[in-house]
Amino acid sequence: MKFTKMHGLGNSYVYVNMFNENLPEKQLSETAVRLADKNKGIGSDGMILIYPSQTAAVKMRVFNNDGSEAKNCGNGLRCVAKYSYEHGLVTTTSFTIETLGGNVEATVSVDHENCVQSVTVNMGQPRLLAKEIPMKNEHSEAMIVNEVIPVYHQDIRVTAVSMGNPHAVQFIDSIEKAPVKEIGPLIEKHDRFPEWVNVEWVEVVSPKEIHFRVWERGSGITQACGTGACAAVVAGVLNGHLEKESEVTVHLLGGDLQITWKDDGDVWMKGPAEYICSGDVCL
Ligand SMILES: N[C@H](CCC[C@H](N)C(=O)O)C(=O)O
Repeated sequence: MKFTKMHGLGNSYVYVNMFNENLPEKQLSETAVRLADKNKGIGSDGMILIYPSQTAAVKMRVFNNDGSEAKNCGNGLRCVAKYSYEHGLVTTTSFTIETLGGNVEATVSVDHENCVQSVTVNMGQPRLLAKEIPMKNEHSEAMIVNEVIPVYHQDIRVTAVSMGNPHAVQFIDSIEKAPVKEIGPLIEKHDRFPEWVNVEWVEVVSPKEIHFRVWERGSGITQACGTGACAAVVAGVLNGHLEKESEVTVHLLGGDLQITWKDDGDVWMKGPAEYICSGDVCL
């Protein structure tokens, strides 16, 4: 099977062009685990499949390195946009990508050699009601902003945001002190989150700049999380640290994203997408 490995700020996936390949549905989860394994496979944070779509130019499906399927992936969207444009799956620089979390609009920026250097994605509206995250709550129509949840012997304050996939965002004084590997897995599988959750820590530098770390649902610590960065900016506005319409620089381990939550409700993400390698893999 032919594959292409790409990354967005170090958040790497093995991409399979399902216009040309045919992985059986029942083998997708185990294939993701196998391809993501750094010893027995190619090594990545997961697997992303690019399909034809009935409602958009292309369709993206995302599998974490534990084989679970995610409904969205911001870094993946930018790489899918780059791949689709450079491999002729689309013929325009702006096009729609279907995800299980909803359709989004991507625009690629190309250089003089028609290579994609960066991608801007309208990620759509964040979902903020407890039932939309999903998160168990006494009032399912309530928003979860800076709410205490008991984790081990600590009271952790989280703001819950869905970008098609669920995120629990915390604010911390120093990002260097974020207990990502200690607390991340405890919140990821917390019983308040019936579909589990991506876990983020944010240090606010200014109304236009934050530091960010993530423990991803189904993948653990990654270098970057695009949907998580969007969720972090939304949570920052909800908690009064950031403002709508302001382009926020999000410093992730793997590099920076520019995120804006606009007055019309849509969240915009701009950042790089890069090839690593391509080839054939034996399954
Ligand atoms: N790394 C991805 C997020 C994958 C989300 C996945 N971990 C889940 O929601 O289960 C991103 O750039 O948005």
